[in-house]
Formats: sequence, structure tokens, C-alpha cells
Amino acid sequence: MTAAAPILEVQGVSKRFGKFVALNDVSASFQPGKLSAIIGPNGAGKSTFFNVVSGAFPPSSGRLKFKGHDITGLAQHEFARIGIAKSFQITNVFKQLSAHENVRVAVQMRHARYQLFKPRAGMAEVDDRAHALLQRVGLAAHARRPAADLAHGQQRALEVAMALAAEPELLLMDEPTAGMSPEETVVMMDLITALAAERSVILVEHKMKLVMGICERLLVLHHGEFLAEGTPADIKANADVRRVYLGQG
Ligand SMILES: Nc1ncnc2c1ncn2[C@@H]1O[C@H](COP(=O)(O)OP(=O)(O)OP(=O)(O)O)[C@@H](O)[C@H]1O
Repeated sequence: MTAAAPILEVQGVSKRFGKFVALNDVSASFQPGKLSAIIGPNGAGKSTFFNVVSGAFPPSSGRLKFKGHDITGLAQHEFARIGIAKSFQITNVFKQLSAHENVRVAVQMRHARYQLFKPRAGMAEVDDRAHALLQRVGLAAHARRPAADLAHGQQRALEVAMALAAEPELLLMDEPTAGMSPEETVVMMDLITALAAERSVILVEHKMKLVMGICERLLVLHHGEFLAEGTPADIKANADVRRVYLGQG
């Protein structure tokens, strides 16, 4: 049996900030349709990794490949166009707009770029698509509420709906449960599990316990390098990982 071609390949990527090396020659390959997590203690380089693979900034050296094509140095909006979407640790929603309006803007941005709909007929389709996306993330009942009035967990879900508007094949999520209550965390983890059944998802997460139960594969960053990778069981049993996480939540 031959393995599927990777959806994302990170090849010898380094990221330097001045003399400081935040990522040091990291390589990893992600198979399509899987839920993976990059974990690691504070300052390990997780956000830097997320920013590099989502196109927020180019690597200092090394290559990125998406479905076999070299995407190193591509502009950020090009990442969305080819099928890579991201949702951030800090919510990026327009607070005064309703939940539905926020998602509608995201849908319109995608369709304006491709002129998928005819101008007149388009609005109803855009509205419907926005409603479907709100439903997908469990916010259908809150469609008319201003984003500012939504609970933190709901705002994060709204942002996920906006990321999904790009119809990504690969969804990148930076600490998707940051700042959430335990109840909101459960809802978000269920949503991530459901989304991962439909596309490839890579999470960046500080809390190892959180991802143990839902991810097929974990990669552990430490001091800008991969310390270990494997199934949750492999990682749990790994002495090096236990050592770097010792005393951390
Ligand atoms: N723009 C920058 N300029 C200089 N140094 C940076 C910059 N961004 C990150 N760093 C440094 O790179 C290292 C890795 O940071 P990064 O934010 O990627 O780690 P992290 O694993 O996401 O940490 P945390 O879990 O605390 O968010 C840190 O030492 C940080 O100070």
C-alpha cells in the first residue's frame, strides 16, 4: 500500500529573529485528512511555526510544500486561495457586525476573488452559505447578535466559520481553546474533531492534555526543534517529553 501524498511538507525550515533562532532546521510531513497537533512548552517556537506554515512570515531558510507544490514565500492571501486557512489565538472578528454579517464578509471575499456568483443572484447564495457556516460551528441561533455580545468561545467559533468560508483543504488553528472556560473548551474540541473528519487540521497547542484525546499525531517542539513525534501513546511514554513538560500544566 502506498501512502497518500502529504498535504503539507516542511523541509529544513529555520526562522531567525536577528541572531535568535526561533526555529532551527525543522522538517515534518503532514498526511491529508489527519488531525495533528504541534505541542511544546512556553517559548518552544509553536507560534513561530504556525506563522511560517500559515504564510504570515516567510522562513529564513528551508521550503514549504502544499500538495507537492513549493509555496515558500507566497503572499498570505495566496495561502487562502490555494486552500490553506487559519484561525488565530486572538479573535479577528468585526465586533460591531452581527455573527452572520461577519461570515458573509468572509464568504464575499472568497467569491469576489473568483467571481463564482453572478452579482444579483449572488447575495442570496452568499447569505445561505453564511448561514450554513454558522450552523456548522453551532452558532445558527446567534446569527443576528453583534459579535461583541457573543461569549469568548462563541467568538472563537465565529472565527472558525470565517476561516471555513475559504473552503480550505488544510485548516491551521493557533491555540483554539485559549482563554476558554472548561465548558467552551469541550464544545470547541468537539467542533475540531468534526471538522477534522472533512479536511486536514493542524493545531498549535500549549496544553498537551487537551490534544491527547483527539489528535492522531503529535509533534513536540522544544527550543525551536522537534523533540519527538508520534501517537498520543508514544508521546505520553516519551521520557524526553515528560522531562520538558515536568511541572507544566
Ligand atoms: N518577532 C520576534 N522577534 C524576536 N523574537 C521572537 C519573535 N517572535 C518570537 N520570538 C522568540 O522566539 C521564541 C519562540 O517564540 P514562540 O512565540 O514561537 O513560542 P511558543 O512556543 O509559541 O510560546 P508560547 O507557548 O509562550 O506562546 C521565543 O523565545 C520568543 O521570544
